[in-house]
Amino acid sequence: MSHTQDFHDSEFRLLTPAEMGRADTAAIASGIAGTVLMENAGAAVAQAIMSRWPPGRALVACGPGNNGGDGFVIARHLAASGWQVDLALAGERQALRGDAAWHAQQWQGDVSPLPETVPESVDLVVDALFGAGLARPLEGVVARFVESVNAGTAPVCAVDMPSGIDGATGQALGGLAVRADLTVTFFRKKPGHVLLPGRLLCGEVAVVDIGIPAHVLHGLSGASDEAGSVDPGNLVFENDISLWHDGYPWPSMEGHKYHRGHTVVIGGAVMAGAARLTATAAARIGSGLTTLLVSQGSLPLYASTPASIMLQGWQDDAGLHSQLRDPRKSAIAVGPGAGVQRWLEQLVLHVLSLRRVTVLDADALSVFEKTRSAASLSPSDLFRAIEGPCVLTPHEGEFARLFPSLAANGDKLSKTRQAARESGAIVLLKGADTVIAAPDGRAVINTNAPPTLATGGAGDVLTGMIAGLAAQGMPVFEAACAAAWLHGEVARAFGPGLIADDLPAGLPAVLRLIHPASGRQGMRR
Ligand SMILES: NC(=O)C1=CN([C@@H]2O[C@H](COP(=O)(O)OP(=O)(O)OC[C@H]3O[C@@H](n4cnc5c(N)ncnc54)[C@H](OP(=O)(O)O)[C@@H]3O)[C@@H](O)[C@H]2O)[C@@H](O)CC1
Ligand SMILES: [K+]
Repeated sequence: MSHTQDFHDSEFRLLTPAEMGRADTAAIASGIAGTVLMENAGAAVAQAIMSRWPPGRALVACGPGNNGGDGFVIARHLAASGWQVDLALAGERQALRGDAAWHAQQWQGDVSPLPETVPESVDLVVDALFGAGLARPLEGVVARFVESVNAGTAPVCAVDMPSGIDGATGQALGGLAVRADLTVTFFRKKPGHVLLPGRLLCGEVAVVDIGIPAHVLHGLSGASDEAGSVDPGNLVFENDISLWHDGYPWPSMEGHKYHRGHTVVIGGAVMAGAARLTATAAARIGSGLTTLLVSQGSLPLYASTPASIMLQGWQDDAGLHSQLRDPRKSAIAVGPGAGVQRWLEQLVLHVLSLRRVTVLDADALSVFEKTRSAASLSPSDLFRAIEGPCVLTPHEGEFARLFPSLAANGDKLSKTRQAARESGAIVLLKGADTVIAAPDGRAVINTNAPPTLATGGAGDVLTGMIAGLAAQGMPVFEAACAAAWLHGEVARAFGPGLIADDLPAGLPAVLRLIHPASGRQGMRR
């Protein structure tokens, strides 16, 4: 996703509800009637339902806006295909406006008020209560109805977004939202489909075409210049190979081990395993040379370091600095197993002053916590020192130490983007929905991490993968995205019983699958 490539119309682009509204307006301006978009949307949802469930009794719950309008279209199509349809409306029929009012007129069946509970005989609930226009928490009859839907056994198809989920953030406004089995959304996914808890409440997500032309994607986000091109910095994507495949540093025949980069991992004096995992991952992902630098006294701890990694000891700061001096050492990773101590603050500042690619993780982040001690440096000292390409890879706890004011409130996407802007670094906030954000606003959400990745040392491996890719010249943002995706994919391929040591070992099999010779440019699951 470099600035020179155009990813505006990527199928992995995510649109906020506001951007989707602009896409809708642009499509209508280009000559497609709003009633037609709504007809296409409802027909596509009905089709998705009919391809998954046999005809039965459907309860279509419609809200007061256009999400409800889609519900009227769905009801009409299901009824025409032999379903027994009960349509319930939250609100007054006369209060419907615009396209929703028009489609409500096309519905020949009864309209009843929204019940508080779902009747037992219902085979499927269609949730057309609220989509992009959800503005506040669910309450009253709607809240009781949603509780009954979630407590019941009938499968649920949500229209656009499970009602209660904010499409921009994936958060359940007020803590209550529909739990769906299938969510059918239009044109492109929204962040709420991939961020937690939204992703889990969506069930399967199907994206359907409703006739919005792809060219509208070029004018949706951020500030346009006179030529009409939009700053790609504002775009958000779901992580996929297609976003970074072209920049992936596959070894070439003209290559030389120095062209393949040199990653340096600085290890600590207690937890030797962490930095060993980082170094092994850097080597496995293709770093031509990998050096593990540790204090002379802790060398014995590192005795079982793989032979392909150069293990070197340093006597004192001057010795360490001189070992970092060679500019061919193209990426430096600090933090895993380093130990939260004063010397680490100074070491991080020194490493940053070299302006090589720097990946800071674990203790190299925690050591800058403001309240650690009166004498210690603070996050702002760290951010001031970041002038070259740098990636910070916090988990939620480390994020809170570095960005206390952001951690307390705000959704994961916005707070990661804000953290990248404040720090001047690429910030990769780990989790089942890892968000990677650049200071210019670009953001990618990773969705392939299985729960088995929550295991000791997995983060150390990720750090090594990012450093190892960036050492080979891959742009750092792409390197972070590629590493997060590969990390998830290796864990998925491995399955249950995963330990962190399996991750570097499992990389070759996944790399073979995505190698250009395999002909794969992207993966949709
Ligand atoms: N964009 C497109 O291209 C296309 C969009 N389409 C469809 O349109 C949907 C968006 O429609 P939308 O903008 O009318 O919003 P929607 O979700 O129906 O809700 C708005 C209404 O709900 C109300 N309300 C909100 N929260 C509430 C609460 N907690 N409790 C009670 N009320 C609440 C709110 O009231 P207000 O805040 O105004 O008082 C307003 O009346 C989108 O999701 C998709 O399904 C398709 O037809 C195809 C093309
Ligand atoms: K909905």
